[in-house]
Amino acid sequence: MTKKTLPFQAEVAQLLHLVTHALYSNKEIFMRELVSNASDACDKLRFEAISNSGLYEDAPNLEVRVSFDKDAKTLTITDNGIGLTQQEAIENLGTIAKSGTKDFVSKLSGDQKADSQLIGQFGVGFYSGFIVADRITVESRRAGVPANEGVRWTSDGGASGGDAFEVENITREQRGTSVILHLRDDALEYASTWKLKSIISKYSDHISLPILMEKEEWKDGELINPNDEAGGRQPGGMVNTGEWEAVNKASAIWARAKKDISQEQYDDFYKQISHDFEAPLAHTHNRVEGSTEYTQLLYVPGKAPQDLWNRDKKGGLKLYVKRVFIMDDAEALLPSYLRFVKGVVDSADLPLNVSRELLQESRDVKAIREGCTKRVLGMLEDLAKHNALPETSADGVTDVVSDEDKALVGKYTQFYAEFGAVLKEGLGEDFANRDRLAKLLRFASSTTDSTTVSLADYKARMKEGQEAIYYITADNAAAAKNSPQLEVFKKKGIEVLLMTDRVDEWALNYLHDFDGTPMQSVAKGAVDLGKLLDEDEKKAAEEAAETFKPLLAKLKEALKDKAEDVRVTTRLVDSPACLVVQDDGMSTQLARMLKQAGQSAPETKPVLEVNAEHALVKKLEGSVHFNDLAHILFDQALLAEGGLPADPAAYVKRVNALLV
Ligand SMILES: Nc1ncnc2c1ncn2[C@@H]1O[C@H](COP(=O)(O)OP(=O)(O)OP(=O)(O)O)[C@@H](O)[C@H]1O
Repeated sequence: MTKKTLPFQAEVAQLLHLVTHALYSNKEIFMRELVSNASDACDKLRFEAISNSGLYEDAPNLEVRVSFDKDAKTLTITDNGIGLTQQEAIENLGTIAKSGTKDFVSKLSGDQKADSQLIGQFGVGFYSGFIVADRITVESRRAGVPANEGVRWTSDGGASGGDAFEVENITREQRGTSVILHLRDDALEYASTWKLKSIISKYSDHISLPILMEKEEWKDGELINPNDEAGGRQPGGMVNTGEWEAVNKASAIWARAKKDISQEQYDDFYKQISHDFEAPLAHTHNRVEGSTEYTQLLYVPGKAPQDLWNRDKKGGLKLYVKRVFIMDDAEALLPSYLRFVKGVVDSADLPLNVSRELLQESRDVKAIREGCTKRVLGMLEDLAKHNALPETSADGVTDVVSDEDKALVGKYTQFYAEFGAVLKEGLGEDFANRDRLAKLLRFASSTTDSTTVSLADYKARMKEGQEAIYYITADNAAAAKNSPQLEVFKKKGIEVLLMTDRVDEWALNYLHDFDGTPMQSVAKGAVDLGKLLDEDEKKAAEEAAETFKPLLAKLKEALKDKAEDVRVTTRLVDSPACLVVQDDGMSTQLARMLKQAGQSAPETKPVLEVNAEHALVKKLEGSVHFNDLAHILFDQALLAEGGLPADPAAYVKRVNALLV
């Protein structure tokens, strides 16, 4: 068959541009990506061969070979894995299959610095070869197909302006794939055994296949003058012995003993599986024995990926069964609210041919899922515990803190800023761990701007006689902080938690109390400050309710289409009115969010509460503009909490009529 020239998918062309321009400072990752692809290809072969052992042909030992040719300026990575057909080469090496990466590339900002940081989250895979190569040739033959059905794929990565690659048919006896990098002049340092060995051991020690390189040994130069041993010799050099040796440890990191693994090795492994350039915040590594046996190595990343909010996003755990790779993104291994966790689970019990469907039903998987969840929560609790340095006690004693613990200071704050909102989903999703999760939550409050207040902190600061944990939900921190509903709480010096994550409303439906103290929205139900109000205030409120009865009845009549009820309140100090919902009602905030998201929300009418002390309310009685004022009062209360009057034009007209 003749050569075909085919265009790259548009996103690939963009990605290639980024790879060659933005990843320059991190050149050596190309090796990690290509060795990882080679290892994946071997894993795939091993997996397919479970049901078709003929695929091994006459080469059952899976391996990766790395070689270079200094004169030809090439570096070649060869595997004897599954290989590619011509069609697969066209599809897999000309497009971006992963939707996350594709979306990401189409959103590139053009700011190379920002883009290169982002790209770490996705991994550039095969295309990273173009960081060091100005041309890549891939030669491959799929396992099980005849030798004359091999393929050669070649491209200069769009350097010639074509954004295209060529494919042609070749004969290749050997099963698997060779990726031949034609090194750029400024990347010739990679044509060195020493350099390659050091990169391979940095990134690929855990790859369970042997990565082989040709053994070199020192050879003295030829004697030019046999009488002059010292000066009459040509310079010596390293020469290939023709023997291949493994240059990686070839043992899965998670299968090794903790004491044999350095922090750096743990971090490197994380970077490899997550494509993150930064080290993780924490990891946990355990062998679990008992009725279900497995090893877990789990990491909490330091930064949230762009698609964190996509609840369909697959989990970040790789599943292995007895060191054989089974699948990426095994979502059954952790609940969805922990989808940010990366790592590996290696089970000793699951069958090798386990499918995603089977995973959902397996009892072993259920046990693994519970075990992993507990471990992750434990890791987070540990970060939370060490987030701040211990305070000096009144008698001047401060606990001595180890360097290890010092390194953890501030990490939970970092974690929470990135993943706190996802963690809250757990309140509704994971009933068994709700109490542990509640302890991990952090909020801003009316007295603390940063999102650092735990429910336990809040409880410890509660006023004498305070019977509930008060909170307010709003679209943003400013709206929450300035809400009229907080007025009486401010006056009384009672702290109120400010909840501004979209998920808060929903999540709090599942958290009725913390440690025996009820959670109470300040915008729900009649405000009952109970013992916090003094007798005079209570009496004044009761009297006001009595004297205002006729006015309330008139207001109720005027606003009968808008308000469920109208009553006098003690919760306001400076504002004339506010809206609240009945105790069991859906908050106006949640109803608004649902509508914005195009979902149906029950049409519940709020209760209008008025401040009997306010001049505007006092003026209502006897005003000739009673009806207009009543509507303005209602619409302003709606505006104050971030809502919009149902008929904004009518509102403006009413206000203007009073202004002129
Ligand atoms: N050595 C190889 N042998 C067989 N197929 C390969 C090889 N290298 C790459 N491929 C194919 O090309 C595809 C694209 O590779 P690429 O590295 O760009 O992405 P990926 O491996 O799917 O994703 P990631 O690198 O993010 O894990 C792979 O999914 C695989 O199908």
